[in-house]
Formats: sequence, C-alpha cells, structure tokens
Amino acid sequence: MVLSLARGANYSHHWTTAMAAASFSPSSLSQNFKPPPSISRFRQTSSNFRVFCSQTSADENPARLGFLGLGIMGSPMALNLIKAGCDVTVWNRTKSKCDPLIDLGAKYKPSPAEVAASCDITFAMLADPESAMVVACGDDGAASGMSAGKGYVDISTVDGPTSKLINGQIKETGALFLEAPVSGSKKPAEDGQLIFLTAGDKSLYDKVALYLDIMGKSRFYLGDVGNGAAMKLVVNMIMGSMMTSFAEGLLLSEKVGLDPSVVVEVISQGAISAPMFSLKGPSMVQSKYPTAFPLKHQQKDMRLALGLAESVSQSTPIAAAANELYKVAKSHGLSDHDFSAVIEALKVKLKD
Ligand SMILES: NC(=O)C1=CN([C@@H]2O[C@H](COP(=O)(O)OP(=O)(O)OC[C@H]3O[C@@H](n4cnc5c(N)ncnc54)[C@H](OP(=O)(O)O)[C@@H]3O)[C@@H](O)[C@H]2O)C=CC1
Ligand SMILES: O=CCCC(=O)O
Repeated sequence: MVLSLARGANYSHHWTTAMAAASFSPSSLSQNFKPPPSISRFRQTSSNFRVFCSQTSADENPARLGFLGLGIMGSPMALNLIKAGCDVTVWNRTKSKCDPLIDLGAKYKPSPAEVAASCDITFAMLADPESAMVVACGDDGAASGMSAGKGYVDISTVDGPTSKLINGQIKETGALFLEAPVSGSKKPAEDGQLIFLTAGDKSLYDKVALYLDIMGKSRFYLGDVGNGAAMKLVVNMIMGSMMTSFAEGLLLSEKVGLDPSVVVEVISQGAISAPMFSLKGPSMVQSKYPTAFPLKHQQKDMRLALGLAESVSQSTPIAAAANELYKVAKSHGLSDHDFSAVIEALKVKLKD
C-alpha cells in the first residue's frame, strides 16, 4: 500500500491551535479550539503562529515524545517539535548537544531506555545501521524501555535488514514500530519541509502523522518494514550518482576553458535543472563544502544501495563507480565535509 499526503491534507481534531503573539500562554488555549482549514500553510508563513500539541486523549494522541540522536538533522527536527509546543524528552550520545534544546524546554534522560520508558512515542535519528541498532537494541537501548501502547519511529537512513531487526526487537516488547527515513537535508529539517518515507505499523503511522507534519511537508506510507528504507536508498543512490556526474562536468568545463559558474547557470535553466545543482554548484566552484549532508553518510547510503541492488541482482554500474569516488574522498579526510566535496576525489592525481 502506498499512501502519500502533502502537509495539511490530514489535520486532526486532536490539535488545539492558536494564532498568538510571542507572549501567548498555552494554558489559555481552549480544548475546543478548531484549526482553520488553512492552518498548515499559514504555519509556514507566520512567525506569530504556533501549533500546540495537546492531549485530548492519552490513547489517541500521545503527547510525550522522545528524541534520540541530535546531529545535523535530529537537532532541528526536535527543535521544531519543541517550538510547536510538544512535550519532548531528548537524549544524545554526546550530552552537550542536548543542552540548547534543554534550554528551550526539552526534558532530558540519560539513556535511550529511560527516554522510551518515559515517553509514548520515541523518534530516533542516528548515523548509520550500527548506531541505529545499538541505540534501539543495545544495553540501555530504547527497546528496554518500550512496552505495549508505546511506539518507536526510526528516522535514520539504514538498510532494510537492519530496520527489520529493530522492528523485531521493538515488537517483542508489545510496542509498535515505524521506519521513517527522510528526503531533504539540513535546511528542510530546519524549515519543517522534510519528506517522510514510512513503512511498518499503520496504526503508529496514523498516530504520529501530526508530528511528521510538524517536521515535514509530506509523508508516504509504503507498507511493510523495509520499503521505507529501500525507497530512501534508491533516492539517495540516484542523488549520489548525480552529484559525481555534476562534479565531473564542472571540472571538465574548467579544463576546456569554460567558466564553471556559467555551467551552473546554464544547467539551472534547462531540463536537467535540479535544486541540488543550484544550491551546491556555486560553493563547489569555490572549493567550499559547508556540511549539510556529510560525505561519510552519502558513501554509507551508496554502499547500502549497492547491497540492496546485489540482493536482487540488479546491475548498478553507475552507482558502483560513484561509490568508488566517495571512498576516495573519504580516504582524503573529507568524511565530515558536505558530500559535494566528492569533486575533490576527481582532482586527485592518480598514480601510474
Ligand atoms: N544530513 C542530511 O542532510 C541528512 C541525513 N540523513 C540521515 O539521517 C541520519 C543522521 O544524519 P545527520 O544528522 O546528518 O548525522 P550526524 O552525523 O550529524 O549525527 C549522527 C547522530 O548519530 C549519533 N551517533 C553516531 N554514532 C553513534 C553511536 N555509536 N551510538 C549512539 N549515537 C551515535 C551521533 O551522536 P554524537 O552527537 O554523540 O556523535 C548523532 O546524534 C543518517 O542516517 C543520515 O544518513 C537523512 C537525510 C538528510
Ligand atoms: O540523505 C540525505 C538526503 C539529502 C537530501 O535529500 O537533500
């Protein structure tokens, strides 16, 4: 089953909302206040508008949210939940990354298990399959704090087998599981414009739709666990290959005496125009790679996508070649730069 909803298509009566100046007090909200139909669009355009998470029924609308993993993506996503008035408890391996959110009202627990035990729904945004596994299923992992009635939503980009393992461990506790990797990078995370690619328990998907709509602009429900991970890996495999092809073009243009900035401009006006080229191109031309999506994560996604292709004997020679370039870039110390730094791998002189 595939279900796609753009933001605002499914607003629920569980929300209480208010247009308010900064001094507005949540306690003055009426439980019966109904959002206007244009609420979601309005929320994007007005800094005075807040959406408050309210608890009309503990069963129907869990209000205690956990957030595990406060990196480039997790921090702004959790922040958007806090700004919307949700009751958020955070945890991060490096505790200092919790502090700005605690200052803004988040609660803190010292382990994933304690977050899960104290929350109705726990979101996780971890680096890779290994960290997603250890945070969900390791010692003091979230599964230790889960039980019937709770939900675990893993937003990390992992492979299907990892997601299925986590699903199994969470389900053993009686809790529900949803995988929900996202398309969109640092800025869309800050702006609440992510695209959720979900799969797993449909009843949990329905419960968390409210929160996904705070953090994102659209959501897809793709059926069984593994389908969300596969969708994410296919999309990122294409993106990773596009970026290497773009990098080759920029360098070739320079070698033959063209201005690569003009190449970026030409591309932006034609059929292969893409926001990614327009966004990253100008800084790539200046050999600058401010990190939005770390190169090490793009290489991880290429590796996982190639594994997915291998599992069904699908030929992916372009992605395989692109992956080699990301590996070269990593070996040159570019792991924590933006993935557009892969262009540096093409500047490296090959030995005879
Ligand atoms: N950045 C982007 O544009 C996008 C990223 N993604 C995906 O989202 C996920 C997070 O990405 P992003 O926020 O950029 O990554 P970051 O590297 O900024 O953050 C990674 C997070 O994982 C935690 N972590 C890493 N290893 C461990 C471990 N062994 N145990 C516990 N926690 C660990 C880090 O904790 P600590 O702070 O202690 O290091 C941090 O909270 C990745 O799967 C990525 O592929 C998806 C869409 C876009
Ligand atoms: O996983 C990272 C995706 C980045 C993006 O969609 O812009």
